[in-house]
Amino acid sequence: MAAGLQFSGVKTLCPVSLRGGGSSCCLPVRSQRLHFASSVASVAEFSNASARSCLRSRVLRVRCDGRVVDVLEKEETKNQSFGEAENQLTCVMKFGGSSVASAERMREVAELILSFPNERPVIVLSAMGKTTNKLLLAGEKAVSCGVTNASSIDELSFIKELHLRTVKELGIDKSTVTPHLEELEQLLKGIAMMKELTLRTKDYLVSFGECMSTRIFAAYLKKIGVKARQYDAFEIGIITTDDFTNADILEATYPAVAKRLLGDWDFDPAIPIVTGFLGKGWRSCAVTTLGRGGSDLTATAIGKALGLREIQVWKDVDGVLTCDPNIYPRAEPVPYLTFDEAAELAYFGAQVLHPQSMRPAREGDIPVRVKNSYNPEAPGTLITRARDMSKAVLTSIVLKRNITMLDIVSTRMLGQYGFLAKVFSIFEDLGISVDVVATSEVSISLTLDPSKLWSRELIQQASELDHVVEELEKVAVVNLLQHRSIISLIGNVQRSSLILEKAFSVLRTNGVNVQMISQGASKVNISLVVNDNEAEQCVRALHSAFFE
Ligand SMILES: Nc1ncnc2c1ncn2[C@@H]1O[C@H](COP(=O)(O)OP(=O)(O)O)[C@@H](O)[C@H]1O
Ligand SMILES: N[C@@H](CC(=O)OP(=O)(O)O)C(=O)O
Repeated sequence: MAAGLQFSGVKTLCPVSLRGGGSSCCLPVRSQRLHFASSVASVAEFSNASARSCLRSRVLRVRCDGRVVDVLEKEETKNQSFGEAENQLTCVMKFGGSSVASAERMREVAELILSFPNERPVIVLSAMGKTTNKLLLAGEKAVSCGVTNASSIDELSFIKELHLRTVKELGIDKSTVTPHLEELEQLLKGIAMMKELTLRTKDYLVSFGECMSTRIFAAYLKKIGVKARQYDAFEIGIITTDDFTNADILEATYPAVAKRLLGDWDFDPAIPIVTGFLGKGWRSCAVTTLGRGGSDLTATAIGKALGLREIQVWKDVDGVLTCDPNIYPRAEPVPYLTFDEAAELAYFGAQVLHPQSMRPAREGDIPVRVKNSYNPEAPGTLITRARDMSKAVLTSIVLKRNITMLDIVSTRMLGQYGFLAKVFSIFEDLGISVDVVATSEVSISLTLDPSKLWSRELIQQASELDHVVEELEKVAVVNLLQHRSIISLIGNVQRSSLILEKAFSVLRTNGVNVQMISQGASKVNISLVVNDNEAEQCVRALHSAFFE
């Protein structure tokens, strides 16, 4: 399978790292697994070998003379001379925070990767568990806690404890993360001193999460005998706009990343372990982030850059589901989606994929597979350019909460031209993007993209929203409506009459009035705007009607 697995003869166990009493050492062992197993007190297999016939290597955890030992078991495989054309990198495997939340999870992920003998993957990792949230909270606390208290911020202690415990449990050297933990503490003291947390500093602060998770994982792979090489995305050519906290990947990224990763692989093959979520601003040269959940976008960008066969995003759910399982726990996995469906679904609020992540995959025409790292046997969701839509009606229901809606009415619109242009030029001038639009002869209803508003903190600064209204009132009568939700029905809009008939019957039964409806030209999405406080109930009722 991957780089570093220099398979040698019959089934072997090598190398073996012994861990006990905080110290570690390596012994080369050549032995039949059963023979080895019979000589130890207990064997815990970290694999689901039974379900995968092609399993060629796996991590065994054994107890030997009272000590816990992680062992990589390998079998002979032909053509393992990396660097040959047929041994080029094959796919991207991205693991989110939930997949690498602990030492135990990292072991399982390592084994999962090794269970695909025909893949030579690029691994993209997010920060461990909820580290990003904790880093942001720590930063906010640092602003007001005073320099002397910065070292004892609870979230900093939590992050230190999690990462130090993880390296200890994996039996790797503390120095893998201690320089980063020390620098993180210094940074928090700096924020406390300045009493200020800029967006640029925020991005630098959260980058510690991915920088540490990838270093830990690469060190662990090396420890179990798999050649791996850690990369910080901002060092390998992931070049972005300078929109801190919400940066966009720039075109220059693709050749730069290809040159670096493929060059290193050709020179000395080792599994690349890349930080998700991070980039480098093209003007500032500072660390940027791609927006929350941005590791999905890192994965698809690398897939496109390297022209790989497949991009896999490993989550904690059995794929993209028919709706958010937090709203409706019995949601079912969707087996197939098109890039367009997945993009609409992500854009309209399904947290499972980053809103921009389908773009590079679509441009490179590289299939994306959404899989469950807790349940690898589940087939997951396969996202491709096209799929058989002949039987498709509704694919998924998505909810986007707390959006702002504007009703813009002009009597002068009748038979006039230039009104829409005027309205949209106001949004362009203010740098606000619009989500859903419905028009009639005399009115426009639209919703504003909340992520853009939040990143500019417009919601908090109500005066800026007032400014939008003020500008629009120069050309029309404006009604600003807040606390609304968009329910998006993703599916085959060729069957819109069927979908709408059913949807409106459900909504009528539930006494819900739809305030706006939009069926876009994308042919995959019908959006309905309802009150926030009715939205979840609507989603549940619609789910029952369409999927059960
Ligand atoms: N339609 C949906 N399908 C699947 N998961 C969804 C959907 N909507 C929301 N989710 C949520 O998205 C989560 C997975 O996304 P995310 O937290 O970004 O994963 P990761 O951190 O592993 O990348 C799930 O645990 C689930 O709660
Ligand atoms: N760690 C970042 C990036 C990311 O993609 O995370 P996850 O894959 O866990 O959603 C975040 O929390 O936003």
